[in-house]
Amino acid sequence: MSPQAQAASAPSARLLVVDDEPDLRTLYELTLVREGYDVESAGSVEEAWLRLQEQGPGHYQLVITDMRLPDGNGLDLLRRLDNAGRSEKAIVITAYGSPENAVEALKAGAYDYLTKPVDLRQFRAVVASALGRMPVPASPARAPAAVGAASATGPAGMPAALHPALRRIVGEAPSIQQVRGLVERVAQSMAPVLVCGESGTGKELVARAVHEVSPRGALPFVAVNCGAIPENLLEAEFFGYRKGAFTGANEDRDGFFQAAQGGTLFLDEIGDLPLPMQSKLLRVIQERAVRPLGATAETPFNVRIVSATHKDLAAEVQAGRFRQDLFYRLNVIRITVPPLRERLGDLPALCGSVLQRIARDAGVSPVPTLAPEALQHLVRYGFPGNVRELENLLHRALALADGTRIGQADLGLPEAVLGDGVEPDSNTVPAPLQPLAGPVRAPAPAGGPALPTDLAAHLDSIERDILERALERHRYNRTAAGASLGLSLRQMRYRMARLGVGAADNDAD
Ligand SMILES: Nc1ncnc2c1ncn2[C@@H]1O[C@H](COP(=O)(O)OP(=O)(O)OP(=O)(O)O)[C@@H](O)[C@H]1O
Repeated sequence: MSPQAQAASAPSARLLVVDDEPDLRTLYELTLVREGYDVESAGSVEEAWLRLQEQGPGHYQLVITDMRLPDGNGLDLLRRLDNAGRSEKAIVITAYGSPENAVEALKAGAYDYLTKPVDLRQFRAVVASALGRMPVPASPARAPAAVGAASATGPAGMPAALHPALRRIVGEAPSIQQVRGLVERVAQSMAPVLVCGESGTGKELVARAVHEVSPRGALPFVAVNCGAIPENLLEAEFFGYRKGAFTGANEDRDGFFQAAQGGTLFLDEIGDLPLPMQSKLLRVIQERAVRPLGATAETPFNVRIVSATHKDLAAEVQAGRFRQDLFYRLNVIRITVPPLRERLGDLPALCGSVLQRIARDAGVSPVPTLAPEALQHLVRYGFPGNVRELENLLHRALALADGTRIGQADLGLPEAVLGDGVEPDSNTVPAPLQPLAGPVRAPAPAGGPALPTDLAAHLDSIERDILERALERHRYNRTAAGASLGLSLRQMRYRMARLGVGAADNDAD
């Protein structure tokens, strides 16, 4: 249904247009009145503020303001609304070629921005989206003031009632508290979020938290790994297609945008998107409508974009591999997830939470524990693969452990890959441990065969090979194969499940 048709069936919304150019004001008013909205207008910050005060909260559902006004700018109006605790949404119209202003507007709590000269189709779509005239979650609240990386100092401690999605981001390092604080603050706005950080640091966990904490939480969260889709399929996957659009298109299919309708689209590894697709994505995001391959009409969507990358996108822009305008669109609010080696103080809590999850998934009880010397050992490791590597390591250690206590030897971390320890720093040293001498460092280059770049994956592949050979030798009898390796059936089952090793179910369990 077009926003116009929807507007006709929904109660009329009241809008305030703020612009000092009479011609533009008339153009906006006419466009909006034709869509079925009640429109009032003002020519300055003071005049607009006067009207907003006179009419009181709730009278206008949306304020559309030009950035540059004779007595101030659109952001002044946004700040006044915010300071007064008013819930009107705002759309800011900025001059062409001033992405910084647009970013500022979104950080100040604007629902969205439009660039001059305003494309009226886009104008109508953004207004409809702000007013919930397309499938939308329960009315998103206004973002609090000063949302944004620049002002993101994070709360001093965890709020008393922490959302479950935030509780899943384990850790008390100041940098992690800051991440949680930022997630909580940006969740309420529509502004795009870019999550940056090394591989395995928890970027997707953070993206999911942004979604779950937001008013869209009950609607779809669609995660897309941009680097994993073949280039020739990107358009069909993102925008969908109609039956007959190309050979093999036997039925209509929705793309990611349609699938995420009303919710959040998580674009993981956005830096891997080829340039031609970047242009198409930018256009679709700006117009808030997609045209599936083979379709004649565009479908409006209401989707929040959260993207993630392990790359330095600004450097990618400099190198000409990433479009600057798309970068500005996506990088409105940046959340940086620190590498694990910079928050080793969180290791005990992370290990505890990971072990609990592993035990729950595998139906193991009681929850395995980590011996203090094993923890001390972990502190000396650099974790190039971050929290994901820690998970893999604990998975394997549990499989190797005799019983549910994980000792140092079960970790399978040879001295060669360990540093001497960590610097005595309260952020990096786990509380129960004594600081060790010297900084964490990469292993010294040694002679002999090349060291694996991902130790956990390397050891997993060795273990998988051993299990498969033992199973083959014992005609896929898990009890016998396990016994030949000194493992109980339970341990054998656990390892096979973890490594995805299959076996015919022919042994007497
Ligand atoms: N702070 C944390 N608390 C608990 N679990 C975490 C934390 N950070 C990461 N994890 C876990 O580590 C694993 C990797 O996290 P995630 O997939 O979010 O990382 P990523 O940065 O998106 O990785 P990649 O860059 O490879 O896509 C997940 O299982 C996640 O639940």
